[in-house]
Amino acid sequence: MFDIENYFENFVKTNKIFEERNILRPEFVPKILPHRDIQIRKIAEIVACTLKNSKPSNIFLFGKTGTGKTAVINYVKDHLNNQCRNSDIHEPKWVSLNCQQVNTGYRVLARICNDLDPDDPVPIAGWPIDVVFDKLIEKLDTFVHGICFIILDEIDILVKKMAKSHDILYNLARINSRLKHAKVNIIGISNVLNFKNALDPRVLSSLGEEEIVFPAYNANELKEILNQRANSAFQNGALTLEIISLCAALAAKEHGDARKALDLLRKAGELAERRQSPNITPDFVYFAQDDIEKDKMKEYCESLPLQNKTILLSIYSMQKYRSGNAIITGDVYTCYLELQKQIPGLNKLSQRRVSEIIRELDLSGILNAQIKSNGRYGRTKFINLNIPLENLNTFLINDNRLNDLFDYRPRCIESNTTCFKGQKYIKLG
Ligand SMILES: Nc1ncnc2c1ncn2[C@@H]1O[C@H](COP(=O)(O)OP(=O)(O)OP(=O)(O)O)[C@@H](O)[C@H]1O
Repeated sequence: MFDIENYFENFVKTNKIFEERNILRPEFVPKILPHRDIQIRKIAEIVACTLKNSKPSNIFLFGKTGTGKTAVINYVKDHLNNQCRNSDIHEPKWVSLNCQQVNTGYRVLARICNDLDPDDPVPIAGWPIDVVFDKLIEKLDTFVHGICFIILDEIDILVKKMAKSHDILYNLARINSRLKHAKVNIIGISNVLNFKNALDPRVLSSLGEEEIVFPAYNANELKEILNQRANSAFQNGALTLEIISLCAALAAKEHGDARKALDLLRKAGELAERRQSPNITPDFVYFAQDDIEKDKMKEYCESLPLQNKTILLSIYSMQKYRSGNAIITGDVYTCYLELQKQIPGLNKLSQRRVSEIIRELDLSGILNAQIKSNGRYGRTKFINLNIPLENLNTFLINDNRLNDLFDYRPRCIESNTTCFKGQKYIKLG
């Protein structure tokens, strides 16, 4: 039996890993941000005119995830606010929202209104858009004395989702001409480097007055970032430089993501702590990497639309009951049609759309769809899940709509229209 008392007692006695683990969490804002001098300087130069009560240019920040965009903005914000306080100037108002969560133009406007004046909320739907706009103008002039910075994180999602968002963004960027006292500055943030190409030129010219790119960090830069945080996060002797280099190298291999590097280091520390190890060894880093991958896949699967989940489940069922044999797009579609009929309210997709979704799933890394030539039978896409079946089961099981289908044995497995018998290809009739 697990001796819980002994475990806790030992944990207190032997815990020599963390000094302050929160320093490794994403919400922690470090006092210095190595390798982001150029970006900090550019943004500081643009927003400095706030101190003379003038409106700065709107800014676009581009860079892949974990390249320090939010950290740099928060860093500049804290310093600008401090300077305003010291110089007796109205502190700017900052409204920050993530367009993944606040994902329509209407909601963006309503959210800004409600941040400015929570006591008189605008409903999250239902008003005509021009009424919400008028309300926003009224709130800005009432509650903002000076500049209001509006940060739209993941702005690309807003634009991609709704063509109408272009108009709302355009009007938001031009709102200053209708304001009496307040001035609005927009900071758009995007992880998609070529997002500008998708923007209406009118919106681009008013929102993208200044553009700043955040390049990915390389392994040496990540090492320095980790080192700076690790010094105060860990106890003496808990880790060596070798561990920091390993975390930096693994994160740099992906796309130079500082968040990933920090997560890896923190998770490796937590695993070492749970095992009551005196220090972090490379094995803990590799275990942490597996854990992070698993969490990422879980989050991805849970956020998929029902159609995509059903297609994944089709691949799961085929792989489960056709052990060892290859699966091709046609198999998946046949199985998908069987499952789709059993999910109330789910409409039937065409084979072409299912193929597109398989391609999207392939890009996410959850499966591998490889095109192979079959001589005179043409080219076929072979599909393999990249994660163990039992993992996919736990990622999808929370969706009640699919609950009864995990043990479903597809009828097409037995049918003679099955595309493969063993590894031998039989052409579909
Ligand atoms: N130069 C740096 N020095 C220290 N820490 C950094 C640096 N750059 C990023 N970080 C840390 O990495 C984590 C991720 O950074 P941040 O949230 O700013 O990335 P981001 O580019 O905004 O990512 P996303 O687009 O996913 O929101 C945070 O914990 C942040 O403090």
